[in-house]
Amino acid sequence: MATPTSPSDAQLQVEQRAVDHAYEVLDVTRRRYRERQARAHASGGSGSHQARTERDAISSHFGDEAARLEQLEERLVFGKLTGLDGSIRYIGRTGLVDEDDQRVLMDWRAPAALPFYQATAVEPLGVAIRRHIMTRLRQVISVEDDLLDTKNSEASELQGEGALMAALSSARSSFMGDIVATIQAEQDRVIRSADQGILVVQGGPGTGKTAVALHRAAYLLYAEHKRLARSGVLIVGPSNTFLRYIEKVLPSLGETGVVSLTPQALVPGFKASTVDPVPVAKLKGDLLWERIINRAVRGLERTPKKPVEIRVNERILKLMPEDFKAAITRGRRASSKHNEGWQTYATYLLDILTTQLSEQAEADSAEYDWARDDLRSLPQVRKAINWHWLPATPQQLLSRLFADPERLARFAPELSAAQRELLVRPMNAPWTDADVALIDEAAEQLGEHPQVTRMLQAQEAAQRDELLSGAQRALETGFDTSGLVSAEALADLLAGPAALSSTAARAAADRSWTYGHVVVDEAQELSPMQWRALLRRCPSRSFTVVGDLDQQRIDHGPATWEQVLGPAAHALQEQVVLETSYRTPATIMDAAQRVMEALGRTTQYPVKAVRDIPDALIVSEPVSQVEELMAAVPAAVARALARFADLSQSGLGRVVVIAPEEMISPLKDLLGPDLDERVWITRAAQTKGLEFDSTILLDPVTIGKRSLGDLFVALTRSTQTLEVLELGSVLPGLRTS
Ligand SMILES: Nc1ncnc2c1ncn2[C@@H]1O[C@H](COP(=O)(O)OP(=O)(O)OP(=O)(O)O)[C@@H](O)[C@H]1O
Repeated sequence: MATPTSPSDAQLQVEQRAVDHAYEVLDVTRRRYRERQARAHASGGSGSHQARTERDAISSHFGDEAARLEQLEERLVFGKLTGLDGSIRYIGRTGLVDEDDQRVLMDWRAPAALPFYQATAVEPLGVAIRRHIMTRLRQVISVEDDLLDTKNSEASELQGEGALMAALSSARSSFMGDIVATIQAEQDRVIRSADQGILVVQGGPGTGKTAVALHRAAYLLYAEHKRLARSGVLIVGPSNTFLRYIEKVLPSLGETGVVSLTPQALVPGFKASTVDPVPVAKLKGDLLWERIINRAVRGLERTPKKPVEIRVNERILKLMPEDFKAAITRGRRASSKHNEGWQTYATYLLDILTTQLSEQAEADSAEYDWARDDLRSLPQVRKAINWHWLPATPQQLLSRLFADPERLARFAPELSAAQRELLVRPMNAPWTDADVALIDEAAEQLGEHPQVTRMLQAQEAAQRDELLSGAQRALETGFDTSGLVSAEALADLLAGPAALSSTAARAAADRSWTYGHVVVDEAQELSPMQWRALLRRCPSRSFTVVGDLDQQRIDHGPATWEQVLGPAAHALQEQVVLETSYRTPATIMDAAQRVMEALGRTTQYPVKAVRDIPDALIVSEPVSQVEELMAAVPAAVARALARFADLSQSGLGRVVVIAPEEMISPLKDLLGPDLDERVWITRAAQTKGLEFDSTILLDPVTIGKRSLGDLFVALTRSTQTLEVLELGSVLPGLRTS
């Protein structure tokens, strides 16, 4: 493809001047935005409300732009294209123009920067020389050229090979870095691909899926700024550790309007505190729950078998079963969401009671409204009406369902008795990760109404105090069928999400927010019910879904992406496979794939590592006792840390000790509280999506017996070395002979 050359010192000086100029313009532009922000802010505190709102909007726009540019410091300029016509373009993290309106830097996402990533000697796209410029702080330290106007069969397949290799072999910190300077052509095509429907990016470990997904989010925020600035982008990742690991990538690319969540945090304000056993979690992920929850919700709307009598002073008022039936029909017609239909239902019955009372009292029409108000305030009236259209929160609905085998049998007839038994739990049992998608479904089907919300909050407070009579009272409160939202409810609404400032903050606090684009990482782990919850958050179906079927936690899980996507499969537009591993040295990558094959799960999507470190894999004879295994760990940790001895000041270099669950605590005790902060001791599943310079893997046979996917993850986390410490038996396929 391209021919790398070694430019001279004179060329370094040329680039230093260009880089200096770009930083000067950056400094001036930042300053200018801050000055404009201050001026806008100071421009009169009076005027109409609208004028003040406009002034605030302008001031915050300048502030946001300044903040964006202030994040861009490292490697501002990283590329240069010399055209076949002699033209010159510098490529960097942002676009910059100087005071004379001359373009100084081209944003890497602009169409004109595309050849930097995609030009080849066969298809030079008008480019004669592509130059990678390496900088430290504001200093140019080296440059590397690909000559594209020559045909050379010896040339490298990689672009900016030197810069790429330097990036891949550098010691890791606890944060993922951006790859904007060394994106490869196959990755760039994914990053810039059209934003239509669901794009699935499948790739083995370390093929850059996370990096590509994040750069695609940054690209879309640039290319579709207008749309996405309003609606925002959601990133869904497997764990909070993972979200922390990736949190600096988008800001380093100048983008901040993004919400990142685990699937367990999708419902604002709802927190799961434990996990279900795998069979229960699997069961709760089934799409059947849409119907089960629907039956449970409709079960809250009950037509009585007999007339309901209500004593009001000396009089008896009567609601007939057919009155309830008609009220329920009207409520359902008013809204498909239970809590939202309540008001129509309640108003209908209240009207019937008011008519009866007026007739019995022979009241005239002027007194009708008084009678209605009186009735509305009576606890016995409220109770009779609410009891047959019971408002509920998602939590109440589900905890009652799981605590009552008879209810479960009624609403979930498609589940076997054994399956239902798995689900039954006490009323106050802690919520689990797998409950989150069910809560979301229930919230969707129940809907919200301000009056109902107030009533339910009172009820919950009473239940918290364990006041049974209080709960009864709560059922009788908050009954306002006037159709007006009270001043109190309005204040609550305004103090809520609407009062939050940025798009991202508003989106994160609002369960019904719809995003312009959703990125899902480690997507192979999501259940159909979780997909359903995600689809609701992006009606335009604009998704980037990245994952690896071979890394699935559950053995015998879905075999295709259509199966993984479940209810989202209809929106699948394109599948791309990435085949080059940028993380793991070939010696380790090949061993990991051999192990999977030997254990009967040949990887569906084999990968080739882009580089190798010959002594990357360290394997000794297995030991027979756990004590012996543990005793070997401190030396292995010391060996791994020794590789970064000269980096100890910088905090760089990461070591992970991965072990079966039951060994984690003893290992932490053994290695002590003063363990180097660059060493992490954890389970395989926790390392999903992460990477380390060195991995020390204990008892892989046990890990593999519990989950082959987890074992594959554990084997492929390292950028430098993997030391395997076996207990009892050898891991099949690990050794070459
Ligand atoms: N073009 C590139 N230039 C520099 N580094 C790259 C490039 N592509 C990928 N990398 C690096 O390779 C490593 C692996 O990337 P990433 O974590 O995105 O892979 P992944 O496919 O998501 O892996 P896994 O499935 O194991 O989680 C990261 O350190 C990433 O920065």
